[in-house]
Amino acid sequence: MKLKFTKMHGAGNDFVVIDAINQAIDFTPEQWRFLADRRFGVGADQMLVVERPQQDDVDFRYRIYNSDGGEVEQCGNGARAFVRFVTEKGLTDKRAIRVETMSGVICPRLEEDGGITVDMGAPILQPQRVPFHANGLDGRAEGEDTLWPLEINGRTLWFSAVSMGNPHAVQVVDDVDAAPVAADGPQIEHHPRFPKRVNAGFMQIVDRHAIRLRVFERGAGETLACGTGACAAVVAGIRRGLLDSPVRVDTRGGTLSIAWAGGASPVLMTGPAVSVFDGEIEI
Ligand SMILES: N[C@@H](CCC[C@H](N)C(=O)O)C(=O)O
Repeated sequence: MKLKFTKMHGAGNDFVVIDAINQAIDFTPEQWRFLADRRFGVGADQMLVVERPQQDDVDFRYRIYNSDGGEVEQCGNGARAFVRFVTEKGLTDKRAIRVETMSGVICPRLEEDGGITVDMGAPILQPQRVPFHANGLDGRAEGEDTLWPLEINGRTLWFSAVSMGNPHAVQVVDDVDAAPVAADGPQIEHHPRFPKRVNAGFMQIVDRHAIRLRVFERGAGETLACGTGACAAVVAGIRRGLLDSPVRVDTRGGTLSIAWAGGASPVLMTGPAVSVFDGEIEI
């Protein structure tokens, strides 16, 4: 078939976005990997699929595939791209949209100034729900705070386990430019304590309202930005007493703003979403 798509990015985290309302798709993991391939396909960190909702009280269903072909629960930068896409393609004229994802309903909003804010829902902090095998670590139980040790490449790293619908392991580093993201990222991603693998965040604290962040993403490798990674890092920093909301998050591809009032309040993420080009590919 000839697939119509739009190439987009949010702070350099890039996507192939597909309207599956007006074209029927049913791809294998191999086909997703082909689309993501930067040499033989279109090239993207994730593929985003816009579908009709399955529930009554929502406007769309939004599905996410990593470049390794696996479907995942959530994508923050993708949520903003999703809003830009459904607006630009005339699929809705609402400014506040309710969207069904694999990990629940999220509520993005197109602001008057053209920016996009996403209510990403409340973070999940119980290790078992991240999901993370915490049993036996220091004798701490579910719900206890907050730092966990992990043996990586012969060193003990201390990290926060946070789920934004998808799993994150966040550590604080002195200098994000010097952090061993390429060496440690795959080891953290595949550590046996994470039964569904994990996104590995490396956060440098700049001041109480600013961090620098790199994320080695599950199923995609290091990306220029990770929206849920930014949410998870800010939640971890606030929980550890290092940050106060709102927090500016500088990534290698751009800047996000993250606000969180703590506890069960939702995490609010604001940032860019850009359409690059429309295309068609035989698949
Ligand atoms: N880039 C995304 C996250 C995409 C999914 C992630 N790699 C996972 O497997 O959970 C974002 O902006 O949040």
